Amino acid sequence: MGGEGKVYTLAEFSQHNNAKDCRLLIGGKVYNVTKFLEDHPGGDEVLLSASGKDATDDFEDVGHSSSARAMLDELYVGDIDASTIPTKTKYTPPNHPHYEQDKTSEFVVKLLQFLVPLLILVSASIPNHQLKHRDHKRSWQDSSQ
Ligand code: HEM
Repeated sequence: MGGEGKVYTLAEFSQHNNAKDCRLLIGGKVYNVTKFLEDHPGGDEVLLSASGKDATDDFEDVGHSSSARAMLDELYVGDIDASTIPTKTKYTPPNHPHYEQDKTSEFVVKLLQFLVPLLILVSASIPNHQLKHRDHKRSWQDSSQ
């Protein structure tokens, strides 16, 4: 393979993400898998979808054998310029305004869930109570006559 030892920027590396030119980034190293695509026991699709980004986790998750790891040496074409990789790009937290909004509506729903039954209960029991009271009074007056 030509071009050994080349230092790729992340932007440059991520352009090699198709069947005609497919390179993988595993453990900070760039591998040209274009010719390996059809020979890969796991299929070409997984390699294509793992290209253009950091494929270290994808590669490790499969639990590749040591002979698979040995193949990496032959496919090695260079390294990635670490300064072009933003740290923790994969897990950007959801943006805050959204988060606050969700929390507020959640709170309102909880408040309503608490208040609505309470209001129903109160509005239902007060007139009843007054009625009973009135009935009681009336019946007391009736019997005393
Ligand atoms: C240059 C990088 C890679 C090489 C040299 C490679 C090589 C191999 C080899 C030799 C096998 C046969 C089993 C073994 O020996 O472990 C294999 C299987 C497999 N690989 Fe890769 N692989 C690479 C990257 C990847 C990536 C990035 C993925 C996932 C996105 C992947 C997914 C798989 C899967 C799913 C299998 C299992 C296939 C099966 O058992 O049916 N491989 N790979």
